[in-house]
Amino acid sequence: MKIAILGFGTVGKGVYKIIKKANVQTQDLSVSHILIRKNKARLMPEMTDDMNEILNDSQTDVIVEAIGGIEPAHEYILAALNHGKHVITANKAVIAKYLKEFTEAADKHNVKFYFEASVGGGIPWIQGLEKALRIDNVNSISGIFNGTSNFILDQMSRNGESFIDVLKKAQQLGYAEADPSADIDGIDVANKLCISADIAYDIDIHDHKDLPIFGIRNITCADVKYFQAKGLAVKLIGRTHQKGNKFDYVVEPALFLDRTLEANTPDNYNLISLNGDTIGKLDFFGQGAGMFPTANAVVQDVLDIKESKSHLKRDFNKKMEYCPELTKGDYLVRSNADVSELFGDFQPTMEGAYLAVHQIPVGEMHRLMRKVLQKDAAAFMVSLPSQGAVA
Ligand SMILES: NC(=O)C1=CN([C@@H]2O[C@H](COP(=O)(O)OP(=O)(O)OC[C@H]3O[C@@H](n4cnc5c(N)ncnc54)[C@H](OP(=O)(O)O)[C@@H]3O)[C@@H](O)[C@H]2O)C=CC1
Ligand SMILES: N[C@@H](CC=O)C(=O)O
Repeated sequence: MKIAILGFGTVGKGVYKIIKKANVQTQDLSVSHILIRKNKARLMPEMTDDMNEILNDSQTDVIVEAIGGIEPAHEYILAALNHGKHVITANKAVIAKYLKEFTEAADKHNVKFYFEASVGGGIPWIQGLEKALRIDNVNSISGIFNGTSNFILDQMSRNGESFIDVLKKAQQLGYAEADPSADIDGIDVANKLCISADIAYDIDIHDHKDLPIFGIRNITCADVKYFQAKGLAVKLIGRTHQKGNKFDYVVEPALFLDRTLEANTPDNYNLISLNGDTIGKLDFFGQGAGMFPTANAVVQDVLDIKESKSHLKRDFNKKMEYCPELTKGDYLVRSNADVSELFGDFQPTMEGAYLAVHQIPVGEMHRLMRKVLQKDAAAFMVSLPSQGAVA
């Protein structure tokens, strides 16, 4: 089976190295082309800067898109599917936006569009979710979906290192996105949660710009230390629940008791959980970012295609209502501005340097927090444990 790799960065190189290493399962795989940018030197015989050369090569069966971002990734994926090539990508930004379009194009041309590496890096999460859905209605998904932010929070709490220093390390280790603001502002988690919810509920959320998303940009070492002293660890999480025909969806920093799996998820690891009717709670744990874990998931998809293993069929046509008030929670807010009046309806009390807000609908909390940020751009919020009970 011949594979073309688009983009030769962290993931593209990882895929190339795993294929070159060749074990019993992968020995029939070879790399036919590597697409590089026009201005780059062709350092290897497989390298080309001509996408048409790849599209028109009848020997190339599979295209692995590893350039990232929206365009030209979207254009290249569609062109590949339309040329009858199977496509595999780890690019959650482009999948979150165009999953339905890619799935329809793949169906039309009788080829596969697989994307295991896009959520949870090396964790077989998409496969696990799809397997659960063969029997169950999955009514909630939650967890730690971003390796970079988990690495930052873990190093800050374990070594007291500064946010900026740890972010630089995450970039050097190949965990962070080309623009790391996607990691720290929650956009990367939102993309992964969107893909997961699309599959779980068979819907098409392709625009999350108005959804409640709050990242970890404003967290300080003092915040982390204060939470630690109370036996709590802070994590950036994504959550979605389904109730009847409604679903909610949130990305935010959350506190977990020291003994929980979430609190003990280290380094670049992710922990993603689902709740199904008969299976109950299922947890998926592993490295969520990095060259080899991610490339491993990509090559697993290649092998699924080689072995004609089908994945769950979804058409993403179900209509469900997004309901920001579906869940309520308790939060801590840190701000230099006096913002207690904003939260007057939710029994605000002071806890140390933080304003505690009680039983507030999640959508309302994020709406009010946007107002807090207008008064104090460095303000921070975090949800308290046992958040997310469906109202
Ligand atoms: N790194 C990780 O741990 C994970 C990454 N992913 C996803 O995988 C994708 C790739 O990520 P990653 O490998 O880390 O990113 P990198 O930035 O390391 O690699 C991307 C590569 O693609 C090249 N590139 C960009 N645009 C073009 C283009 N138009 N034509 C040819 N080459 C191009 C870049 O070149 P240049 O350097 O010149 O810009 C770079 O070499 C992203 O979508 C990311 O979200 C998913 C899971 C984990
Ligand atoms: N930047 C992402 C890479 C994997 O998806 C992360 O840190 O999780």
